[in-house]
Amino acid sequence: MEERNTAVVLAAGRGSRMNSDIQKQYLLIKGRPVLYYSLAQFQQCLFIDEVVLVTGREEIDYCRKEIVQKYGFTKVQKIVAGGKERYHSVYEGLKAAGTCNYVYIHDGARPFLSREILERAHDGVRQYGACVAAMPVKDTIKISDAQGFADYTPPREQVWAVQTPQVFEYRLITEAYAELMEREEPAVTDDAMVLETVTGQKAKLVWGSYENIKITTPEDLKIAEIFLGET
Ligand SMILES: Nc1ccn([C@@H]2O[C@H](COP(=O)(O)OP(=O)(O)OP(=O)(O)O)[C@@H](O)[C@H]2O)c(=O)n1
Ligand SMILES: C[C@](O)(CO)[C@H](O)COP(=O)(O)O
Repeated sequence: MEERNTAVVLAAGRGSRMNSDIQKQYLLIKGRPVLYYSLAQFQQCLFIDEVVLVTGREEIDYCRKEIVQKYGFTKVQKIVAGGKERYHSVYEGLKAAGTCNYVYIHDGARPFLSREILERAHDGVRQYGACVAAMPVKDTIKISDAQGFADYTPPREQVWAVQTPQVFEYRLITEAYAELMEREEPAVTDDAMVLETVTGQKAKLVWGSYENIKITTPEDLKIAEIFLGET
């Protein structure tokens, strides 16, 4: 049977840290919405068959007309409503995706996804069943105590900043999410953590890119303009 790869692109967040009237995934950089850039990468990627876009219920029509139809993203076959927290939105996306071999969960707020990252993630998931894009941290990281004092310093060579895409065998991650949803207010901040928490399985870290930033606060938009100015 032919391998099937589906992307779940998350765009249902409110963007509270951006302090903008317009949700950050719809803000324009170089004339196009933040969300456009990662959808364009998935559209161009030869091994991605389908994209599920997860957005706010009120933005579904806008996304269909002003993003999917306007830019010809024919691989976006489903647009579904997300939930309160990121993990709720992921679960909605996974259910809508339906059975496939591998699922690429990606933050729509990360416009600098590249072909190279997708290829490394594709190789990674085929080899290990679960992998996440990540980069070694450049700063020394401190873990604080409850009073805000530096408590200890993890060895830097073991500390990575995790990005998306986070890529998994579809059944593995969907079953882990289904179990997670049974729990009360799970404190998970990424998809690999869902797997770690529920099954104990580790995701392989594959090389992302230092440009693959998440647009989170206003200065990230300025950085994004600079990156796009270079291309
Ligand atoms: N309930 C949510 C929360 C987040 N996301 C998506 O998950 C990605 C990463 O989340 P984050 O950067 O935290 O986005 P927001 O939740 O929008 O931002 P903030 O935390 O500042 O409110 C974004 O693409 C966001 O749209 C989502 O689909 N559903
Ligand atoms: C998934 C993620 O982008 C990996 O860095 C990150 O954990 C999302 O966190 P957020 O608080 O939802 O932005």
